[in-house]
Amino acid sequence: MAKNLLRSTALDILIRVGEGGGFSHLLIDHAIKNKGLSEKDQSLLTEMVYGTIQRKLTLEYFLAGFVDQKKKLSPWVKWLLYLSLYQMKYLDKVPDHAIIHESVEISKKRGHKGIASLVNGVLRSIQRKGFPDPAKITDPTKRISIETSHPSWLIERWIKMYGTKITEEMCQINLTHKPISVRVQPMKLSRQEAIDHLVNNGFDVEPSFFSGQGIIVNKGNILRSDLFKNGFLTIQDQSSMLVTEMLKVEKGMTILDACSAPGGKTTHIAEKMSNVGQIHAYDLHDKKAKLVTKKALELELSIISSKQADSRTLRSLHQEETFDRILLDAPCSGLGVLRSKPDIKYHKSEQDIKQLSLIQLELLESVSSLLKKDGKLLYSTCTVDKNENEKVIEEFLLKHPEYEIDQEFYQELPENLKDTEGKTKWGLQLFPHECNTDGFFLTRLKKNSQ
Ligand SMILES: C[S@@+](CC[C@H](N)C(=O)[O-])C[C@H]1O[C@@H](n2cnc3c(N)ncnc32)[C@H](O)[C@@H]1O
Repeated sequence: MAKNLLRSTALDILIRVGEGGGFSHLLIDHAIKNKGLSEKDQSLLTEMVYGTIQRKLTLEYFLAGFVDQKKKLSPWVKWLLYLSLYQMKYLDKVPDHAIIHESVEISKKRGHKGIASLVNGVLRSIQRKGFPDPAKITDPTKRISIETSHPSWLIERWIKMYGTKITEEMCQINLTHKPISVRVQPMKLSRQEAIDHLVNNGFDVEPSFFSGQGIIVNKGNILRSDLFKNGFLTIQDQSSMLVTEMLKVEKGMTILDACSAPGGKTTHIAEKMSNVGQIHAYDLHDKKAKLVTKKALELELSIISSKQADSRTLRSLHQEETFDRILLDAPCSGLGVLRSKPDIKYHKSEQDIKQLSLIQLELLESVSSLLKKDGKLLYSTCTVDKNENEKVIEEFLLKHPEYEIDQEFYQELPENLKDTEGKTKWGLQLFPHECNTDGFFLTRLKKNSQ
């Protein structure tokens, strides 16, 4: 695809994400499927869109000194300038003069000569005078916010909860690419067989210490490997794999997966049970519950029954003390997955976190009576926030003396995670920078027999 068409496509996606609340990963997937892009163009489009969204606050800061603040720029002009500045500052694939030329051409087509001349003037003057340096900002919250493009309310909140060092490290890693990891289908081949096969086919891979089924892909497009195409591998972050590992399921058990879609962990549970036993999977949305069924069929895992339900009402569907294990992988603010879903950081608010923590507690309350005595309940979220994690558990335990933190959880963690900074008496907060994974919280509760 011609480069200016590719930039126009990137701009369309950015405008929809920025102004209409669309999701970048879905819009990129849609463009890739519909425009028949080459592999090179796919990666450039993804880089331009993700990079511009990831760095939006920094780009706004760069621009602020070069446009008259009283002038209101149309959203598309603003996004075009962000996109152009992102390429000039962070990508070295195209020289600045070519970026400026293409941006001017795009503005002529979308607007008129006046806008083209404004775009030209702003970009040339930044090129001449250089980019402002956010490292010079003296207020630490504002500096981290602008340097790493995270909203200042979030920086303040994280500094209060985890301190400046962790906050800064987390924000920095959120600007980088996360290595892809995959889970091997153990009923089809062993992890070593998969590694050997991939290495023989030119991939650079290594075993994950989070799960005996996990492989980290350092180099190579895994989507093109025959193992992936034939359903031997499932793409999944290592921290998600750890959640299922820590549920400690066994063959023949009866399991509840209360928030299951799209089914990454449900299918992992079924694999760990060698497809022997019963898994009742639920999701609030019917469409999503069907995704779990589809995934189970693809992986030939017959013990999964997936249905739509609000898991806050499961007591009307199941008798008390039915399940050996319960997984509550709760809906959350998603602040641990900002690398793959950068839009989240601009859309979420403290009010959302408050509401989500109430739902999380309601979900825990509702499923708690369904666990057998001596059973185990694993609570997890893909977020980094004490109110959705430690505080939810603390509050739940205050009201439920029949439950306690399962101390064996800590002993059973992989060696490398036993002394991490996020370990507390309420569970384990995995920060994304610690092991280059998603940020996740997980803890295991056990129900006492009396
Ligand atoms: C973090 S995602 C689960 C991811 C899933 N466990 C996996 O590994 O693929 C949370 C899910 O909870 C679902 N959900 C939200 N509220 C719910 C409720 N009240 N009852 C059941 N599911 C709910 C959402 O639709 C979403 O699919």
